[in-house]
Amino acid sequence: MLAKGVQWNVGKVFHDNRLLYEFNLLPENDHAFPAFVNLQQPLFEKFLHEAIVKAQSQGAPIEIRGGNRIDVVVRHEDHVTIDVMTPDGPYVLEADWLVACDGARSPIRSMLGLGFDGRVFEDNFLIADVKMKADFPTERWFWFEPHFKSGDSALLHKQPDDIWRIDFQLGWNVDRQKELQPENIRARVSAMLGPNVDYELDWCSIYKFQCRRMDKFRHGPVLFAGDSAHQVSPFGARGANSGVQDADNLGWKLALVVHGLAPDALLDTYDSERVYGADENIANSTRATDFITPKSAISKLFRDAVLQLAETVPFARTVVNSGRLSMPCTYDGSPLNGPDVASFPARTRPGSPCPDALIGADWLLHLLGGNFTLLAINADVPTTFSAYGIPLSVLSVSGRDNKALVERYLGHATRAVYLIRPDQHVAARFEHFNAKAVAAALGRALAKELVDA
Ligand SMILES: O=C(O)CCc1cccc(O)c1
Repeated sequence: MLAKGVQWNVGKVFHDNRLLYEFNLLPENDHAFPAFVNLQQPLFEKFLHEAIVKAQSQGAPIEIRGGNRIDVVVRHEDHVTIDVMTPDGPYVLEADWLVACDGARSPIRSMLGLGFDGRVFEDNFLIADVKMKADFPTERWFWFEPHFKSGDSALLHKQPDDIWRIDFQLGWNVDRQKELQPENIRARVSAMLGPNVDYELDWCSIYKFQCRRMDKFRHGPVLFAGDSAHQVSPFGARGANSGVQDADNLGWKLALVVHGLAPDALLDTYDSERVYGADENIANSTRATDFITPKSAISKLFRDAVLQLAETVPFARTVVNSGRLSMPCTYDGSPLNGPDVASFPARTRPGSPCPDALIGADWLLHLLGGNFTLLAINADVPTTFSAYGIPLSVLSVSGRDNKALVERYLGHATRAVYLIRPDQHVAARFEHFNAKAVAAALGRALAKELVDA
């Protein structure tokens, strides 16, 4: 995926024909992964499919059934029944769990009569994917009120296979049919790219968007993930990213519950943690959209004043909002979070996604893997440890001469012990290893306390 995707770090923000400022998404070293990988959804799905086929060949009990449509869902207390229609006729399936990843118009959500509430944005955006061998740098360029007059705002960024994605803000009440005429699209694109750039139109569409979410993502044995549970604007790339973050959160929890290693209550924390993540995404997405598409004369006055100031006054640049790029959220306040050491770096407090660091010739996130892990930095820990029937992976590393690791995980401390969840979020951290305290934190991260409370 990394090889196929287009990586970019630098973003430029323009007003009219003036560069207001540029930013770098990855100002710090010691990360295995780039800040941003641009990949079209069909390519992402292709890689997912390949991963599933590989897992199948290794014995994973996964079956992909194409051409199957769910027509009826009946939710029972501890299972679901679904009526499935196929080209060969219907059949009924009974399942302990159903994860609904059926998109923003989720038929499963509708069949269960569940709401999906939030704000509707009336601006229309035109996507024009163009194929060109252009000399533009691989950067994200965003224009407010562009001088080439192809829209109220415009966004340009590169995707794989020499495809460039352009989003033009068209405004309210547009004539969709007229706007989608190739000659009208070409007029906008050519005005933007200039007269000497050769390109082909690859794919075009007009979209409006909403920022909304379901009230709850868990409804008994039915769990909603991705766009079926929440929807945001494209700005900030929070849509697909948050769907992957949902899967990351749900996968390990569901596995532990299915295997009888954690109580059902652990799945309630899928709901609380991912609703928290969705609210952060919706807040960011709504703020960006309000800045890009001011809804009143006073908002526009404010927006334009900020843009004007941003050219010369650095503080105003922090207010300019063309989309804050997606980051995994910190689950502050999660009931799964265990003890903390206040003097350790805030960035790795319980609930945080682990930042990467180079460990010898390898990377920390790679070494952490997908199990509960005890990460010991300059600290004594046993080589094996298990509790509640779960063997922890133990990773003992030295902080000596490792500036990034020390900065991110120790701060001014000389040693630390972290309990890391399978989704690589911090569950708890300690000044030194104590078997009872670690076992208690693991119990908490498994939602055992929620049952006993
Ligand atoms: O750079 C961004 O803010 C995201 C750009 C994006 C992502 C997905 C679709 C789309 O039209 C634009």
